[in-house]
Amino acid sequence: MILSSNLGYPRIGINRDLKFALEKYWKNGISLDELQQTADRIKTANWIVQKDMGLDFVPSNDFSFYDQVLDTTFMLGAIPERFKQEKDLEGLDLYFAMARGWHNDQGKTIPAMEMTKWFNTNYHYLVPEINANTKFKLNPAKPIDSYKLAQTLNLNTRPVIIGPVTFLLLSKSEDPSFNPLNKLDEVMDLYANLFKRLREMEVKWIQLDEPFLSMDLDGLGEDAYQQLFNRFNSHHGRPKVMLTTYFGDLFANRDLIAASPFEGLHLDMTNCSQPERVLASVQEGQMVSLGLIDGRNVWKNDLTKTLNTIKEIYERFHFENIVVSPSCSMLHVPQDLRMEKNLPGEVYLWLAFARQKLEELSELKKAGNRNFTPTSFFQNNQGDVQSRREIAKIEALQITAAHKAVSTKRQSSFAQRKASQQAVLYLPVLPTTTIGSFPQTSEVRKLRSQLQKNAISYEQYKGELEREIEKTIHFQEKIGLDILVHGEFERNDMVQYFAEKMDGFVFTDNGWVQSFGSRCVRPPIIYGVVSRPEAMTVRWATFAQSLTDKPVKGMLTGPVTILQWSFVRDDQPRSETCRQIAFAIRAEVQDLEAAGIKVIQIDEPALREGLPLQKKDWPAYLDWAVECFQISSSGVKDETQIHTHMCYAEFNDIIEAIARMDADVISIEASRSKMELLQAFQKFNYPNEIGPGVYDIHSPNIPDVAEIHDLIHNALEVIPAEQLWINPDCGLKTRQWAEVEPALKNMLAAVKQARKELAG
Ligand SMILES: Nc1nc2c(c(=O)[nH]1)N[C@@H](CNc1ccc(C(=O)N[C@@H](CCC(=O)N[C@@H](CCC(=O)N[C@@H](CCC(=O)O)C(=O)O)C(=O)O)C(=O)O)cc1)CN2
Ligand code: MET
Ligand SMILES: [Zn+2]
Repeated sequence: MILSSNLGYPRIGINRDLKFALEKYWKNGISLDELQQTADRIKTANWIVQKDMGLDFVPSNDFSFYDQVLDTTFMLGAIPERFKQEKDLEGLDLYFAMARGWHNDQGKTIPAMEMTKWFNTNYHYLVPEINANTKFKLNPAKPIDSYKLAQTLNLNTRPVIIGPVTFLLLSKSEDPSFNPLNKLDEVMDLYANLFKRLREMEVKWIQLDEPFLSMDLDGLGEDAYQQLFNRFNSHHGRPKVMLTTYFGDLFANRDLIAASPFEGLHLDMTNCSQPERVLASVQEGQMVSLGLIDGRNVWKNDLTKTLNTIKEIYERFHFENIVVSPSCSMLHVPQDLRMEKNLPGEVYLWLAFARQKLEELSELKKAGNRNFTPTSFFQNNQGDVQSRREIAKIEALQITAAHKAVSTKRQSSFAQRKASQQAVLYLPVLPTTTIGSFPQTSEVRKLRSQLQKNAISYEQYKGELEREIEKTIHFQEKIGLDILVHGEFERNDMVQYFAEKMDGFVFTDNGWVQSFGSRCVRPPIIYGVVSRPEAMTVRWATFAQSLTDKPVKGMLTGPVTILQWSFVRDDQPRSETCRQIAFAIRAEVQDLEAAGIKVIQIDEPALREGLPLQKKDWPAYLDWAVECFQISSSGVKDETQIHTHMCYAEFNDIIEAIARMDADVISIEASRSKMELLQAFQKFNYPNEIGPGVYDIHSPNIPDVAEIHDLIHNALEVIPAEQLWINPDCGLKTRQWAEVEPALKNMLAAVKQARKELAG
């Protein structure tokens, strides 16, 4: 039999209902009840769609108010100590405090948990904090309540649970010598209890997410999985378990997986180099789930080809059942293509969002159970897939001349450039700057939405934004920043803005994908050859520069980040698409320089997240990623100072590649980890300049002078003063002016103090 399953559905609501409800709740605009009702409506709507598509396994517990890893932390009762001290914080408010930080009117603050990237996606999770003294306590309400809610729709769902090994491997300890895996036994006791509770409710299957099985594992990791398998060896007292892996290739861990006692195995067929050999590790009687529909991209599946693959596997391995599935949770794709009214007709035909992917699964199942005879749905599908191929072929003929041979190196060494730049910029010790964006207020967004609806003219829009820029420039001058920015008010998003100005991209009206908490992005779709018809940022930058004698930094998004945060064509190597973007950015950098901009920042926050999941694939990626940054940044004079910016990065293992990028200044996120990650730069003797963030912009908390001053001191312990810049962690777009103004003033007060101390 061919069955079908889903691993997780977008949970933000068809019109981003959850986002709006959350943000209102945080502002005390709606009650907890109303928030809960919105959540239940979203869950219910999702279940109804999935039920109607005839899925055999519909997920529950895939909804989250903020993040599924935080949910797991909460379920296990692993609340960090600092949140327990505030006795009144409980329930969902405690949960949100952990996610966003907390403060009261008396000025007491509790910093949020650290946030970082979920594997190689643009989704962020909150890093569990597990220490030797962490006490666990099972709080199974969420999976249980969600299962019960689905039952009211006559649906017996498959709860999604992050597995214990993955949970601990995602965790961090404040004591670097303590490995959270030491808590595995204790945590597995709670899981055993949870499984028992679910079994008592007659839950048949659970989906146990263990994506680390498709990553590189060291001895400890392998050992942990062995322990997991031993512990749950018997199927008594628990539901059946679909051991679920995704994002990476299972090949390296195939022997480990062959020892799994679980009743099912899900593998990501879109990341599987040798499916036959991996499938050979599936045991007699195990239910195999094939992740054939790409849960990370938006292209229509080639159903004819996929049906053939299923047939071959079925005949070759004699599996009793095969479950057809998306490769991973569909959290990472937009919900419903039918909401899109403005996509070019031919491109529309090439796309499938979450709902359309369910339809593909349903058709594959139908065809599979009709002795692998295609349904009528297959005909259109084949036409669409074919038309995409034809157009790509025609294009391929046109682009041979697209890449010019250029030098990817700056003209002189960093030391020489530094001298030339100082002669133009006259920077003090510990120069200060910001990362680019200032608050994207609802007024600014409203202007853009009015422009789109033709309710205001472009001239009006431009005039209003210029007023914002003036206000921002004057504010920065007044508080004494050294390198100013224009504030990025004209940008809906740092990737989408550029994509909209380049050829080769299309955009959605409603293709929202959750990035973290209530924040969403609409990743552009790269379908053709990328090029830049005209300058994209020069007018805003020169306008800002005309208002001040201080240098204004030109702000660009780098090629790797534009690639990484878009849906990318899957019919040519990513490196090729990235190179096309790099040439477009290079031209923009040169135009900015020609227009008199002396400092240019090329943001590459996604360079780290783009790293392949398995180390063997790193060197090849880093080679082309660094080369693309160099293509973008090397076409300028020595005097032009190039900055780059990265957030949420673990730099230890890529510091050599970061150095090869040869940016004059790099700013990084560092405050939540208290400058810990600067050690990588110190160890490597990183030669260029560094601005570690001294203020956590993801939290509404306002850092005080002493706190920032301490962080500057931590930084000075590892980085020489001549190399150190002072800036926030990241852009300020998600903050309000009422938060930004005092925070930046405090930052400058702390710098003033530090400069005095340095002067002795
Ligand atoms: N692509 C991307 N990935 C990223 C980041 C990033 O900046 N971009 N940063 C990190 C994650 N951080 C993020 C930080 C902020 C937001 C964010 O603020 N997103 C906004 C949407 C931004 C946007 O597209 N804005 C549009 C549309 C805004 C909108 O909702 N407009 C209203 C109307 C406006 C109104 O009346 O208020 C509508 O269309 O209904 C605009 O400004 O034009 C949100 O969720 O609210 C997202 C990610 C890592 N990954
Ligand atoms: C996610 S990195 C953001 C960089 C961008 N220049 C900003 O300030 O918003
Ligand atoms: Zn950033």
